[in-house]
Amino acid sequence: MKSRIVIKCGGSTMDQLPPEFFQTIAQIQAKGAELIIVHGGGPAINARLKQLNIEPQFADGLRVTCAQTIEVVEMVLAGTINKQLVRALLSAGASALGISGMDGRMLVARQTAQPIGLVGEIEQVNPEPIFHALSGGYIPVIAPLGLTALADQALNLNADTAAGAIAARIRAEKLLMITDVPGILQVRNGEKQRLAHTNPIEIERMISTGEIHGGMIPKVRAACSALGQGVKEVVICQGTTADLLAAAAGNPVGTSITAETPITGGAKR
Ligand SMILES: Nc1ncnc2c1ncn2[C@@H]1O[C@H](COP(=O)(O)OP(=O)(O)O)[C@@H](O)[C@H]1O
Ligand SMILES: CC(=O)N[C@@H](CCC(=O)OP(=O)(O)O)C(=O)O
Repeated sequence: MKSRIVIKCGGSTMDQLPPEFFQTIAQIQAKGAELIIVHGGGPAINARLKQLNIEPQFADGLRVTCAQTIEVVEMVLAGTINKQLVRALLSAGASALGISGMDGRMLVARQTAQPIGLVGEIEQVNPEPIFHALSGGYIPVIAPLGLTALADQALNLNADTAAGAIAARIRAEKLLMITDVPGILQVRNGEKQRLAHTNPIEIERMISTGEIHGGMIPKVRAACSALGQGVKEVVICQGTTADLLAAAAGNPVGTSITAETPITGGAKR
């Protein structure tokens, strides 16, 4: 069976991903892996909102999304960022097809109970649009937007959560989260060091002590949820060629999160 990998590209990395990143993705696709990209775009949404004199607002890491904001979110995620990634992939020689979670009713969501407007919690992932793209030889490039089941209202979704839910639903063996740090960092002997391997129990402890905070929280929560639903490994790393190739080959890179605790200090594979 082909290896199936979901790659989440964080909004924090969007302007920094070099052509080699996309060329490496094209190489991995050419070797026969099934790749699915889910992208964020938080910083680009903030910049566009500021141009419109709207101050971005967040509650627990989620964007407070009013009717005017969802229009900007849709425009930036499904438009600007999605097409920027598709163009970069095509230029690198990969076959890519840009869609949003609304297309084909892929991501069905309900409005979150928190009073933060048009933000969704995923209720159901319909994988058919993804499978159609994969069987046509395309990398689906997915913007994190959902639709409500009854009213077809567009909802803003956190991209980490969307990537985790998709990885679980399509039984991806691996979820790769590309971000702007080399992995989960922990202060040891006064220095920030990358954790080579961790697990959901240790992650909960690090959230409670504040060692994991901000944008890393939705990432690790999505990782733990995906592991609980059958994804074997989640890797948090940067988008260098070396990182990407190592992760695709199953070699240690960034922070590897698996459900079980390693017996020794190294990553268990
Ligand atoms: N323990 C930690 N290790 C690494 N990064 C952390 C940690 N806790 C919080 N962070 C923050 O999480 C950020 C990554 O999340 P975020 O900015 O949302 O990225 P993305 O746009 O890639 O999803 C890092 O830049 C860092 O500031
Ligand atoms: C509900 C919610 O907060 N949605 C996010 C969607 C983009 C995202 O998650 O982008 P990153 O990868 O940069 O974090 C937002 O509006 O910013």
